Amino acid sequence: MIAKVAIENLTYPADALFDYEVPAELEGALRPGCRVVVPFGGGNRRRQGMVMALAEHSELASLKRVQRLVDETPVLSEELLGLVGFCKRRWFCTYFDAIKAILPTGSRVRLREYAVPTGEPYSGDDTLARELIALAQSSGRLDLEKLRKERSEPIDSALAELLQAGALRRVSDVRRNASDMTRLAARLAVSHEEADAYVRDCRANAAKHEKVLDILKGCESVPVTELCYLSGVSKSVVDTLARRQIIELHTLELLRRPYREKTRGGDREPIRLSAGQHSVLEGLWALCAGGRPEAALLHGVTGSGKTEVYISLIDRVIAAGRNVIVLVPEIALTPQLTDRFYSRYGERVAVLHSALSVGERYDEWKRLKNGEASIAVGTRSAIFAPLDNVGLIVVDEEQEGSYKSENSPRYHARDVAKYRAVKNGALLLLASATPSVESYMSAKLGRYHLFTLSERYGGSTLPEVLIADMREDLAKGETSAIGETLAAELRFCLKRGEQAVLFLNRRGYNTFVGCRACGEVRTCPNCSIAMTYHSRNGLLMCHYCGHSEELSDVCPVCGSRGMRHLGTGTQRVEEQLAELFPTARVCRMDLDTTSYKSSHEKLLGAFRDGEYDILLGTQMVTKGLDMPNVTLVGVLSADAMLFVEDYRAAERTFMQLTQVVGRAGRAGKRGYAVIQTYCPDNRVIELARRQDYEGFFEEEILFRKNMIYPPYCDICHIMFTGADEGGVREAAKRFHTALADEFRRTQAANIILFAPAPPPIAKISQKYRQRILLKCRDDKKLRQTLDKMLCNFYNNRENRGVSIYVDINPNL
Ligand SMILES: Nc1ncnc2c1ncn2[C@@H]1O[C@H](COP(=O)(O)OP(=O)(O)OP(=O)(O)O)[C@@H](O)[C@H]1O
Ligand SMILES: [Zn+2]
Ligand SMILES: [Zn+2]
Repeated sequence: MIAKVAIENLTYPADALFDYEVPAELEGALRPGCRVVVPFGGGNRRRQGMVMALAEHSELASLKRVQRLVDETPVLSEELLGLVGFCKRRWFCTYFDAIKAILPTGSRVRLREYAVPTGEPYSGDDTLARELIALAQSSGRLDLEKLRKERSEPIDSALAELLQAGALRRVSDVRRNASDMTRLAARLAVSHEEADAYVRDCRANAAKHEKVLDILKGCESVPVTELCYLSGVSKSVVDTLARRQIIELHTLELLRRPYREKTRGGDREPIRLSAGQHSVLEGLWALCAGGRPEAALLHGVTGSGKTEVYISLIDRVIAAGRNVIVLVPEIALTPQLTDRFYSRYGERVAVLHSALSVGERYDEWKRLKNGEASIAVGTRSAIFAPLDNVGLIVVDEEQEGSYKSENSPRYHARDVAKYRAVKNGALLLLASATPSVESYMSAKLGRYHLFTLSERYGGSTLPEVLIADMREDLAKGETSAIGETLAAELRFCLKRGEQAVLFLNRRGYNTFVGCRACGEVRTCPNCSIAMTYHSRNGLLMCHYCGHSEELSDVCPVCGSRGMRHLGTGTQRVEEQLAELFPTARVCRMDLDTTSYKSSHEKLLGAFRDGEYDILLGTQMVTKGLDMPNVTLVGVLSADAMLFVEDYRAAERTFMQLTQVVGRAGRAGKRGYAVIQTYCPDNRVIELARRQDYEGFFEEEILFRKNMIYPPYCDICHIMFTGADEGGVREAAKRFHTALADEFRRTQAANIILFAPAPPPIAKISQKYRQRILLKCRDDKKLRQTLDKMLCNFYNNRENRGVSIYVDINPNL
């Protein structure tokens, strides 16, 4: 039997499947999806591998053998193994990059390699070998990884000599990142009658033995510590019973459960779907029940009850015995949703997101894998949930940028969801009030089934939106972040005893520091971006690399004492609010205040419970919030996102405004919104005021078509980074020339190739960056070309010190 094995820590061009012979004693136990330890490379160093497939024969004449099996049962199903290959082909990563994305950190293993003395003497004359054997004999073993790191000279040939001579033997040790938590437990090994007979015949300590057996008669299995406690016997009695095979001891796996707040689900009114919701549900169920792969887009205005519809759909899928994956864009949104899920499905829900501890995440993953849980709810990576027989995959707020991974594999969760829907015969359901232009286009072309909810649930109406022209305030000499119109609406809202949400766009609102005399802006010495001021600690900090420095008012360029912080941060708005409304209770939510694990859950809970009047926050307050008492939404500046160098600037602005405005007036009370802007005549802002998605789409799709942007093409970034600015520039140039030649040679059509240029952030953490932009079709032919070019790049010694990666349809 031959195992086809993917091996960890290989570079992209070296990454392939390698054939290994399966030793007879592992046959049967070793299956695809199991990890193994194999010898690899010249020195036969031990590496971790993943068995991707088994085969009868190999093309190669002599094969190395699998050295050890790590997993008794496969950690990856056949479907997920297929997904590993899919990721590699689609996003130019190695097998192990994909495997690491799919497996939770806690289940990963680390391999340590040792060599131990066998007792055989070494009689050779290699000095290093002599030294090593002496070291091994005195310390019992050699830690090879440590040695390779500490020693300046290479140890491998001396090591090989010692292994050859039989003086040393290799051993490897596999360690798990998170340990399984287990307890020793006992259960009866015989029938109740046999147990009674045993007690009758027992010569010593019969009463004690009887107590233990009585408890076990009543239960399936009891942890030993509890058994001793309940029966008042010592552990030796339990051991005796086990030795006599009256009971048996086994390990009981304990699963850590993530922190759960008390469910607020109880006081919800029972769901009775409206006629519109009901017909959408029936339509979706018809797609789902067929068991064939399908894709649907549910476009429903904010507050139309999309969530309620897909929860009803989940009921049916679960009743039919199939499993479900639900993706949400941000951790901040999961508590609200998981509350709803827990109160409905209890233990059958498992939650997967990055704010869980490694152990918690691993255990939730295991509950999915062993079938205890059948609904996975989580952020992007939850799309890799280890579920079989998936009947439904929901991607909520499908337009969100957070579904795109910024690290290898640079996947989009929507594409992985499509793959899994096809393999499982599942329905992929994309839900949003503001679908991405790409998805809406697909729905219009009939590639997705389109379902629409055009009214809010329960007769609520969409909020009335006012545009506040900030130029008027400016003309009057007002420069406050909260203009007159918004201030007036806030006053009314507070008087009504209702709540308000204020949204501050992070971008453009950073409190960066600049010189009033010469215009110099303080930038990070490692990264080419402006640093931001944090009044908490009085430091200037860089969000990319974490560099911080003291704030000084002396300008390093012109020497004047003109350095000041400019722009408005949440902290400054908070100060203004305190001046305007001294008695209002303001809750601030941004990256500063919500970096702790569950603090945003607590803040949102407190806001919902009425402990605050105003919620002030950045991006994280825009989506999904469903708070009945919120009747006013204020957008402090709508303009910040309009003028970003990104073809999606208009889409982002429209969506963000529509979403945030949609937080107001969701439970019967009239809702209002104020959008502050310096360009009130801008089309996008006007469309957002009318909350006119169709109108927006019609205009945007024309722009995309004329300018050739997605969905009329795919955007491909080829990024080059390295510490040597000139080296990076030269490497990018060489790649560009070679790529242009290759396109010419293969007569590739419909490709627009741009010359290399520094991206907007030209330097991050002391690494210079260059970027080649490509407008193309992300199809098989293009992927083959790029794959070949990447391998050539790595194999060219001139490119040493420069890293390269490809990112398809990146966020920016
Ligand atoms: N059939 C129903 N019965 C009872 N309550 C409902 C029903 N449909 C919706 N609701 C309530 O209406 C509110 C809005 O619904 P939901 O959160 O599902 O909307 P949504 O379309 O997901 O909104 P958004 O896109 O703005 O996040 C919620 O409080 C929800 O509980
Ligand atoms: Zn200056
Ligand atoms: Zn930096």
